[in-house]
Amino acid sequence: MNPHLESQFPLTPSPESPRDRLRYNIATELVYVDNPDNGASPHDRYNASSMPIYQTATFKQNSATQMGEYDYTRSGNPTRSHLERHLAKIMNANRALVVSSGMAALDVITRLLKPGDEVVAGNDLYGGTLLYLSASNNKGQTVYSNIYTTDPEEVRPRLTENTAFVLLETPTNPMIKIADIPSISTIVHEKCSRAIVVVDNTMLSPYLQSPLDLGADISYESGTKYLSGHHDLMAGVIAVNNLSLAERLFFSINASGCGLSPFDSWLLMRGVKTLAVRMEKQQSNAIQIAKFLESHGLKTHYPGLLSHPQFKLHHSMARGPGAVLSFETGNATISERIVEGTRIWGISVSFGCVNSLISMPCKMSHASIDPETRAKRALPEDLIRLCVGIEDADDLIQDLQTALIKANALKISINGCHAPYNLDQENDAMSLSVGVLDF
Ligand SMILES: Cc1ncc(COP(=O)(O)O)c(C=O)c1O
Ligand SMILES: N[C@@H](CCSC[C@H](N)C(=O)O)C(=O)O
Repeated sequence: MNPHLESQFPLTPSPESPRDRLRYNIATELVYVDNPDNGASPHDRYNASSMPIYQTATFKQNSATQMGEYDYTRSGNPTRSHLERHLAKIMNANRALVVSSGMAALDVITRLLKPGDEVVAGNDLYGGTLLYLSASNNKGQTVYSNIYTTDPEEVRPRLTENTAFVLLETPTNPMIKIADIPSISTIVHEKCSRAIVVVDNTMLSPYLQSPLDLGADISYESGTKYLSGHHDLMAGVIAVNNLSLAERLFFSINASGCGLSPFDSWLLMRGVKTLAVRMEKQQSNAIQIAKFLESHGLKTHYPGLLSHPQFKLHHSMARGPGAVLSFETGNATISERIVEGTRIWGISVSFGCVNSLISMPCKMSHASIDPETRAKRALPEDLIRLCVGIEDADDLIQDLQTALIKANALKISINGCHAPYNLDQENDAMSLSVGVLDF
């Protein structure tokens, strides 16, 4: 590790770039890359419109004593710096750092913790995050991961002078519950001056939600999902405004070597440019699908439906409901049949891809949470998660409807088709008005 680089590593965004100039709307900023005079690609002598992949581990120096901006790719690489500047702009942060996966981002963040520290975490976090945090209990830290972060007043009593982190996801994966970032951040910052509010923004991406603007200290996400959008790379992004915090995070990245590789940085940069169009289409499809499921009597979790208990709160923070939803069938075997009965929907973990995906969280992405804990947290074993892609919405609905009928999750009657557990109220269900807002 080169000790000079820690302070010489360029800040993101670089001083003369986005903060000082007119800001466009995010869809424009996603594709707009500053010209070379403006700090975006100062080392590309040919003014390439796409930042080249600096596929090199080392950088030659002109002097034995004065190091240049880059010496070794673990410490810094122009392709990665270019992406980091762009993401800092998109995430409205003073600095963004990119690492090899979303879990690597969490790992880097938790390296800020020391023995005796306490972590307050939501009870419906991604299964891998909960599993990772449970290991912190063995490092002399105490993790409270059973907190209902849907209610800020549930967080307050857990805060002590030892609280170092409050970790939130909103919407949560997979129950689509909402945490009030501004209220929780205010409570945390008032009660514990050294505590940091960390938000996992993977489910919405910076296109739909900006946690730093809502009071969080660290916003991180899995770049494997919406930011890249094609399921062809793994990445994680951490964004902060506090530059000394950024230096501490960068120290761990440089020391452990988890910075994103030049090729994956290039791929992620390419993916980010289409985030707005992908998300708009995925979200518009998701709204239609949620409406279809709810109107057929299936219990559907999605913040684009007026029936979502925290609809208002969600829309006070986010610019749309996103494209991940989940629904219950009342029977895990029926759910299995539905998942296996679709054709267009791929059976796969993850989300944010241009292709639509279907999964059973308890058997797949959240299988690392033991069944007893799942039951305690009311994570339904029959839950189906849909991660909606950019295909034609009618095709997606048709495919899903066929699978639902074949699996007996919908029964056909003279009034149409409905979930059997709602057949008793079939007539009521027929007159049920499904509330969905236009976005
Ligand atoms: C909400 C959430 N956060 C973080 C992660 C971890 O990201 P990655 O798979 O890129 O390590 C995932 C999924 O894996 C996730 O769903
Ligand atoms: N086997 C993996 C599961 C990855 S789940 C990916 C994504 N977060 C999702 O929610 O689908 C693991 O053990 O982490």
